Amino acid sequence: MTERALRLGTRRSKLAMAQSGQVAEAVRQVTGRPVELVEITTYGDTSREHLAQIGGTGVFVAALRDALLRDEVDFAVHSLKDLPTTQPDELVLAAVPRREDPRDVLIARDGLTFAGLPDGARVGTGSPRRMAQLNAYARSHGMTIQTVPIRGNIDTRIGYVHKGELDAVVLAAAGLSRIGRTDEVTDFLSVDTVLPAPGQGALAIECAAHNASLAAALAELDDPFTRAAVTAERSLLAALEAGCSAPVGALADLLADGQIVKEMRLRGVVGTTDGSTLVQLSTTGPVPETETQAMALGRELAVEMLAKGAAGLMGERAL
Ligand SMILES: NCc1[nH]cc(CCC(=O)O)c1CC(=O)O
Repeated sequence: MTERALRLGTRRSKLAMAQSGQVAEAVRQVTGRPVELVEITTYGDTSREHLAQIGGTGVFVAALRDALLRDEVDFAVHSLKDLPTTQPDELVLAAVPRREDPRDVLIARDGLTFAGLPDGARVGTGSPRRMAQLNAYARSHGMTIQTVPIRGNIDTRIGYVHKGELDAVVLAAAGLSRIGRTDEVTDFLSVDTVLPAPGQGALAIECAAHNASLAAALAELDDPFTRAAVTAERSLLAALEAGCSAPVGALADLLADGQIVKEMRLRGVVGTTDGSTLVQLSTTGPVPETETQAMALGRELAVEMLAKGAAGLMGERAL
């Protein structure tokens, strides 16, 4: 008996096609069913307005979710860091596969590292989180850099450096790796310098909540540690009442003693985009075994960060 192909809704960008293609292959293997890619054009792909003005990267997610809700596709793959922290009741995060390198990287002219950038270097990034942390590092190391807001897909961003319009751009390692362009990287930024976005480097596989058999099949691709980590990171973001374009970084990892995993550590940062103030804190707790426990870790850190004035650093919001 041949079952009908599973329809995977995807954006048409090179990154989306790469990550959907990789997940499609994994889904074929665990379900034994064919998977076909269904291209969805989103408002964010066609609009020339700045992403921040049209509501951040959530616009990319919204169109894929609409296609799921209308049953035009069976499942979708998102970059987890682009997902809003609120989950619609009709949809489930069926799987969060094992996360790739969560770090941000620098792509600079002449093979330059971040610490090696000359004074006045023009560094492209539209991310308030990256701006805040890069500017904070520069200030504390006696450097002066100029952050320049940019947008566009990964190739466009790298192009600013190749064409000599910018000295460097900052991107996520995971995206470059998925489209096979890691060779462009001139500096992998330590997470001690730039804490990544909550969920960075992880994918989210989403399907309709009523499709329980598909959700169960997709769940085979879930990595419990990645899920616990990104759940804690996103719970921190939600408890700070911040969105995906807020100057908030978060990263959860496991602390091990030799081979034995002891605890989960969650680090968080929030700052002003000029880097003059950063609130940076970390907490540790038992490795979460449930979603509730992972969320509690994130909320706990948020409470501490708010007590240190985090809310006042997040701009845009009414206080
Ligand atoms: N904001 C855009 C975006 N959303 C997801 C990725 C790729 C990295 C990931 O999946 O975390 C990127 C590009 C980037 O930040 O360089």
